[in-house]
Amino acid sequence: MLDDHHINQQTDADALARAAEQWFIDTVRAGSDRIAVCLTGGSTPERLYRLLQAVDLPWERIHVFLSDERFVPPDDPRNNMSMARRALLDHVAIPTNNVHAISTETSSPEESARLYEAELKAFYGADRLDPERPLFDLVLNGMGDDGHTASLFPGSPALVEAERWAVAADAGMEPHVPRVTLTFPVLESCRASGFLVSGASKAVALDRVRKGEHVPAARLKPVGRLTWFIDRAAAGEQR
Ligand SMILES: O=C1O[C@H](COP(=O)(O)O)[C@@H](O)[C@H](O)[C@H]1O
Repeated sequence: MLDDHHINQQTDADALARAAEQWFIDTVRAGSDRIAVCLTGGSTPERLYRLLQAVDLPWERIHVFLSDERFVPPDDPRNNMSMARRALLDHVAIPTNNVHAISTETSSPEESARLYEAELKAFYGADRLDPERPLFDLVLNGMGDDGHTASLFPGSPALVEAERWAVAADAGMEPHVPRVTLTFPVLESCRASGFLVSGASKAVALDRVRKGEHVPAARLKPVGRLTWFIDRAAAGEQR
């Protein structure tokens, strides 16, 4: 069940991106010496990323990770990090070493997941997540039309993964390419978590989340504050 106090409803996709921009700025500016941000892929966050190009943020202290990746070459337009670079990271003064891509130039998605898990653990400085010390300052989440988040699709064994931090996953919908995804315990280890959900195609899944039905996005229970940025179309108020 999604409580109303977790919802930030805006008129349309532009207003949603602006509301999320302010949340992103406030959360990052409240961070400490090292700020860990987990971005997401897909089409919805692109507007937010473009807005953030012009914002004065302490990029030298910000480390960027990704919730999931499509196992395609780094310059493929379907690659999530490639979108984040084009829309945001190529336009700001972030040190190269602060961008933590999920490599797709390995022998398999399983190998990429293992490498990314090791990178996350090295960054965190421990093999076990401590709820008192979240891994990320901020996690951005998307939701697909089928209710998936990151690459955690309905029916996937990855939904109940409790030990691994990153796993290989099959795609439940377009684009049908193998994926690498962070798991729920890792996505939940954050001070602030925000879903960006825009457009009428998301209305059925969002309604299911609001009713507390079993869709992957509804399972996310961050240790920090959760906000759902939605627009009227996603809320089913516009056709
Ligand atoms: O495939 C993916 O889809 C979801 C949702 O994306 P959207 O295009 O509907 O906004 C996204 O969160 C995920 O990162 C991506 O790999």
